[in-house]
Formats: sequence, structure tokens, C-alpha cells
Amino acid sequence: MFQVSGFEKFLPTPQEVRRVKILHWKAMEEVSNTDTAKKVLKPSKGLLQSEELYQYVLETSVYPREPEPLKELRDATANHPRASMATAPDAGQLMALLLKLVNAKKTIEIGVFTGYSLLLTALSLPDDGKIIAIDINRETYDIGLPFMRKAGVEHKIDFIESHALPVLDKLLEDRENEGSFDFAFVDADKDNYWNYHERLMRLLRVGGIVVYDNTLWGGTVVVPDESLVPEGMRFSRHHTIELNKSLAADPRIQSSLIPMGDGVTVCRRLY
Ligand SMILES: C[S@@+](CC[C@H](N)C(=O)[O-])C[C@H]1O[C@@H](n2cnc3c(N)ncnc32)[C@H](O)[C@@H]1O
Ligand SMILES: O=c1cc(-c2ccc(O)cc2)oc2c(O)c(O)ccc12
Repeated sequence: MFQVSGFEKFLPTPQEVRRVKILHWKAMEEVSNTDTAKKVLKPSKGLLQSEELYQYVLETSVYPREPEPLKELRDATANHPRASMATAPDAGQLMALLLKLVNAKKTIEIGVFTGYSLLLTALSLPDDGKIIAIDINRETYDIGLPFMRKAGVEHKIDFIESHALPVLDKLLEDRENEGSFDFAFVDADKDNYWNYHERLMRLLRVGGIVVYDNTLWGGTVVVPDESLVPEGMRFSRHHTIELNKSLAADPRIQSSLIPMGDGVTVCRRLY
């Protein structure tokens, strides 16, 4: 039913993502058998102790509160060959909380796929809220669109089929856009995260929030021997390591790298 096409052919498969976690764990066992290594490096879902613990989190605190339209979209995405790209529901729940905490009204999303994070954002904004949602692939957005319509939030979404960088640069040509966004979510090409960050620091208002997904990139950021990392993950691994260093050193933000999902870094613009 779904076809893998275009740039997706060059991405790591879900099996590769899973394999790297196991390889990572084995490599670290060989490198160090210390208690710290055992505590820090977990092979299972979401960096938690076990798959069972992750299921516990989902079943106890996430799924019971997940809005019905999001559940329907998650089900509709489940059989897609790239289903593992969708934002994890627990990370989505955190995003929804942050959106409410900053009273977000105007937001940017980079990396839509079928729209799980986009729909949760649209559901969290007031009726006159606006989201600029950017993705190079309109086909996957079209899978989610009926769910946005059914939820009555389509009017809040301005979907732009494009590479994100030129769209952000275009927004910055209009001085009125500077400091006008409350929230941004970045979940796309990892090699451009720092480029997005530089632009988002100008587009977000002081006190606004940007959330970066995949900042632990399947745990590969600490795999000591790159040959153990599947080839399809090496490029993004390198950029993620550099991003994490740069964010930690950026005085413009307050930040927290949360070991949830694949690593979620939350940054608040300070000035
Ligand atoms: C991990 S998925 C996004 C998942 C989404 N947030 C969700 O909740 O389902 C990454 C998306 O980024 C898109 N993408 C990749 N490179 C991009 C670029 N340069 N600009 C915009 N979108 C890009 C891909 O087409 C893909 O849909
Ligand atoms: O498996 C992936 C791949 C990506 C990805 C890699 C490179 C790009 O240029 C864009 C996207 O992103 C993912 C992601 O964000 C996720 O949460 C899970 C898996 C993947």
C-alpha cells in the first residue's frame, strides 16, 4: 500500500535503528563493565530499563490521555514502511504540555511526515492559532490531512512543500516575523539542525521554545567505534554530536536534553 521513495531510500531502516541499539549495548559492555556504563546505556525503547517499562509509561500515562484524533492518525500510520519516523506519543504528550505552558499561538514545524506532531500542535493551539508546517514530501502529509480535517483544525495549518531552510530565510526577509513565533518543533534532516537553530533564534520571541527531536540518534552519539554504527546513521550521528555541543555552549538559550524517545532537547530563548 505504501511505497518507499525518494530520499527515504537513503535513511536507516527501522531494523537498522533497532540493530544499532543492540550493537551499541554490546560495544559498551566490551568497552566498560562499570556500573555507570550499565546505568547510562540502555538497549531498549526510549532509553528506559526495558520494553515493559516503556509500555508501562505509554499504557499508564500516555494512551489514556491521548486525544482520539491522534490515536486514529497513529493507527493509520502504523503500517507505513517509515512508521518509526512518527513522533513517539510520550514525546508528543510533552510537546502538548510545553505548547500550553507558553500559550503558543504561532508555531513552526520542520518535518511533518504523516502529521502526528502537527496534529497534536494544532489541537493544542487556540482556534485562531497558526502553524507553518514544512516538509519536502506532500504525499505523507496527505495521509494525515483527513484526520486534521475531521478534528476541525485544518484551518490552523499552512503546509509548505519545500526544503525548510529557504522557507525560514524567506520568513526572515519580513522584519515583522522576527520574534513573532512562540514555539518550533524540528524533526527533519539532522545535518541542518544548527542552520535551523540560527534562524529560529531570530524567529522565536524571547521566552519562546524550540524542541529538537532525535538528539541521541538511537544512542549512536556515544558509540565509540563508528564502524559499529550502520552506515545510514553515521552522517546524522556526526551532526547530532556537533549540535549537542553547540546547543550546550549557546548563551542565547536555556536548555535540557531529555532522555525520552530518541532524545528530545528543549530550548528556551533567553534574549
Ligand atoms: C522524522 S519525520 C517527521 C515526523 C513527524 N514530526 C511526525 O510526528 O510524524 C522527518 C520528515 O522530515 C522531512 N524532511 C527531510 N528533510 C527535510 C528538509 N530539508 N526540509 C523539510 N522537511 C524535510 C521528511 O520528508 C520527513 O517527512
Ligand atoms: O529513520 C529516521 C530517519 C530520519 C531522518 C534522517 C535524515 C533526514 O534527512 C531526515 C530524517 O529521522 C528519523 C526520526 O526523526 C525519527 O524520530 C525516527 C527515525 C528517523
